[in-house]
Amino acid sequence: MERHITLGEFIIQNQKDFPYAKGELSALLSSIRLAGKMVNQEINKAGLANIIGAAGVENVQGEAQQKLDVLANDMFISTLRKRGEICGLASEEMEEHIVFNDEIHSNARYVVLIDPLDGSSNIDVNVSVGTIFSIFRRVSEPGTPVTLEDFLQPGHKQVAAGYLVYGTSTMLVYTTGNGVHGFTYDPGIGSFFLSHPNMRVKENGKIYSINEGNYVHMPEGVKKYIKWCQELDPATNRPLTSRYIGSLVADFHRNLLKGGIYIYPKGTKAPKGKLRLLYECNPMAFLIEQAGGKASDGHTRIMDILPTELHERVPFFCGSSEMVDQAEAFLREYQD
Ligand SMILES: O=P(O)(O)OC[C@H]1O[C@](O)(COP(=O)(O)O)[C@@H](O)[C@@H]1O
Ligand SMILES: [Mg+2]
Ligand SMILES: [Mg+2]
Repeated sequence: MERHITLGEFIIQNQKDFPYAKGELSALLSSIRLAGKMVNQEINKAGLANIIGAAGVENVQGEAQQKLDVLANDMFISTLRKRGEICGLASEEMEEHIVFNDEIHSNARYVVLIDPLDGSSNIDVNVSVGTIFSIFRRVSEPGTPVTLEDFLQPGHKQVAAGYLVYGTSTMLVYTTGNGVHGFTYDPGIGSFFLSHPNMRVKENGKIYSINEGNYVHMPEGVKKYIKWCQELDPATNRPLTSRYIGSLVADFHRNLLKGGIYIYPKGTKAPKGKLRLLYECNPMAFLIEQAGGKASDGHTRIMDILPTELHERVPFFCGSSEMVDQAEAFLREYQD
């Protein structure tokens, strides 16, 4: 029986897609795979290993950092620092970017942005969480220290992006601009195997995903779109089904597989929305577009937004293209 191809084999086989490839991006993806395995191992025994609960400090977002946020952040940084593929890293859990300026790193050509633990509010309650990553080629000269400009690039400049979802099974899903591919972790063998090649999202789906608890704070156009989703009209599959896990990675993954839309709008409580452009929205936008879907801030394509700050937030509309078009139409109608 033909066995599934491993992530490592797939990365090497697909290196040929990049005529200029020297293997650094492949090695970098392998480093992310390793760090993902290490975080996965900790998450699986979180309750036992006394790594649930708050770490007692706040991050740059003003959120109480969870112990696993800190642990995952440390594991990704130490793994990527041990290898020479990147010259800098930025993370949700750190105010400033890190410059890797020693000999093995200063000539590296890539920078990484990570959300080391996505869905932090779900860690303690055994609900799926994840890790999100975005990779750019530096704009500064190799051999010089990376600068903030190396991170503040528009999403369409990403060379790779992906996520790990630590759920009923652990998966790594990524793109390098040649489709979206999903790999399932086999803990018995300790390897990721190709289980979802060339993932495509439906043009139109039956699931809408939004925290309706924020309804009173939402723009009129979003309120009207939610009401539209809930109306009875079999001809347009309505009412749609509401699903909201509260972990972006898990809600995104479900919608990618089944079709649907995820929305985190701006609101009176969060004037620019909640999600961060650089290490949440950009990587998910790259993935959903590569899978045939769409991602915007309600008006502008996410990957065309020029970032100005490391931790800036944007409203996020992401998923099946016809559903995002529909939601955007409501925003235009109510001039939101
Ligand atoms: O609880 P809310 O306001 O609905 O927010 C949930 C959203 O916030 C997040 O938890 C933010 O990500 P972090 O957990 O990485 O901070 C998303 O994963 C999720 O979609
Ligand atoms: Mg997050
Ligand atoms: Mg996070």
